[in-house]
Amino acid sequence: MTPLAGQPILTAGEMRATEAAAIDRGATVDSLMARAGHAVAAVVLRLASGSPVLVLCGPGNNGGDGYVVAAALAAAGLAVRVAATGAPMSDAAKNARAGWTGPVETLADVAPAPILVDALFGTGLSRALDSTASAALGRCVAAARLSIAVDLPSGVATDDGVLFGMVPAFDLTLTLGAAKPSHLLQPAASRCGQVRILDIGIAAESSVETLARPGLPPPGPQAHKYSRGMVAIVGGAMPGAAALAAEAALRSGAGYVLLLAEGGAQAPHAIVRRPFSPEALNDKRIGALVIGPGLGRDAEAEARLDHALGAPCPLVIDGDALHLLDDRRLALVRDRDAAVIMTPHSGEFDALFGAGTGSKIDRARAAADRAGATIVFKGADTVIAAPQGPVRLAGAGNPWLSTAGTGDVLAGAIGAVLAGQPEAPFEAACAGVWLHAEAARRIGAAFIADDLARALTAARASL
Ligand SMILES: NC(=O)C1=CN([C@@H]2O[C@H](COP(=O)(O)OP(=O)(O)OC[C@H]3O[C@@H](n4cnc5c(N)ncnc54)[C@H](OP(=O)(O)O)[C@@H]3O)[C@@H](O)[C@H]2O)[C@@H](O)CC1
Ligand SMILES: Nc1ncnc2c1ncn2[C@@H]1O[C@H](COP(=O)(O)OP(=O)(O)O)[C@@H](O)[C@H]1O
Ligand SMILES: [K+]
Repeated sequence: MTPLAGQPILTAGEMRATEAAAIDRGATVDSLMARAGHAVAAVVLRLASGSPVLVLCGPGNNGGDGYVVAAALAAAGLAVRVAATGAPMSDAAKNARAGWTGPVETLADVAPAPILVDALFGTGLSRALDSTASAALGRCVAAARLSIAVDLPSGVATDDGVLFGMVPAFDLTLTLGAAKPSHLLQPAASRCGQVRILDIGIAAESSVETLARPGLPPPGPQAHKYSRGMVAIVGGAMPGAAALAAEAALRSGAGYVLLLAEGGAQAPHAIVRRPFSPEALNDKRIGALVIGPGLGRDAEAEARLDHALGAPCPLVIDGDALHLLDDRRLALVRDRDAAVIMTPHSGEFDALFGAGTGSKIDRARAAADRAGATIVFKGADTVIAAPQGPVRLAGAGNPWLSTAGTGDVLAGAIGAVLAGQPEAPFEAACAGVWLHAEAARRIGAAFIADDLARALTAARASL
């Protein structure tokens, strides 16, 4: 069983192609199904602690996996019952069905069991479950002590996080061969519970991966404040937001943070404060410039953004600055020599790039290509995309992050990492997102953005 971090993510189509490649190398659908079913059964056997199991089987190969699981658990001595939507349709599923010698109950009035295994539908689901299957699944999951989905919870689309209908929340999802987008994209991810990947002997590869713990080394013995990275934060109408970003940058490992803002909230004394001036942006020691948190949207904000776009250093564009990015400024972003990272939430993303089509992954990729910038598409799920490049998905984070100012903290954290490695903006964005999520995980519940900025010290120190 492999946890999600740092693993490839494959769509349903990519899984089919990977399965076909394995078959070209001598595997069969039956052998893959046997391996998948036995891997699932081994986990269920361990977790069931002898309790009776109910396996729900659908018409396709996900159902086929279910029959293999049921037969393997019965052979191991567990009390197992099977209920199915009907007869299996594929050859492999028919063969697997033949290996189950017990009765097959109908779904409509099936009695629940303490352990529920959902093998109704997986990557082949194309529409909502019918009302009988949906009701039976909901009832059995609600009554179970432990509910386990095989590959995906039945009722979620594989590629875009969409729910086709009502889908109950499972305790555990055992995904076969590789993670799928819906294990990380909302709302589907919220139905998966814990997700673990089971090896079924296929070689899964993708440029889309789950976010991994970054490799950010501590400062070397020769480090000084400028070598660790100098971050300048351009403030504006709401000084508190820029101060949050500044504190976050300092606590994420920046050696020097310069807050270019007038008056307002007090930040830690380690932050150097100066009123904004265009000349300040020409300081060659600045490793990254952050603009947007608390910038405002007035004429002065526009002028500061234009100065920032013209500055020679890497840039993080967030909040208000994203709202000010018209076509002319987007062209400036594209033409810059130094890197740009943009951190829109969904409202900012839609306003900038339009509603678009496809999954959050597709949309983030298209935006990165269009802007020629790394895009951090934030929300309850976060997608990080590089232009013509890789994509990383952050798993479900701490929902207490849904409070004002936490995005300002993220911009500062990303700025700190970017200042230390200006040649690797995509990796810097990923590391900033990881630090932010780790800080939130560490503080737990009912925090405010100021607490989150402070918690970045412990998150950074943990690396
Ligand atoms: N890839 C791999 O490497 C391996 C994959 N394996 C397993 O195979 C799974 C994928 O199997 P799959 O392609 O047969 O699809 P699956 O999800 O079982 O269901 C599709 C069936 O249901 C039907 N159908 C669709 N929607 C429906 C609805 N709402 N209500 C009713 N029917 C509906 C649809 O037919 P349709 O009606 O759309 O023509 C089709 O008959 C995968 O998740 C994994 O568990 C492993 O065994 C081995 C290695
Ligand atoms: N439900 C949630 N679960 C996990 N993370 C969340 C959730 N809601 C928001 N976040 C995270 O919190 C931050 C909010 O940023 P943003 O919307 O820009 O807030 P603000 O503009 O107030 O600073 C983002 O990093 C986002 O990914
Ligand atoms: K399933």
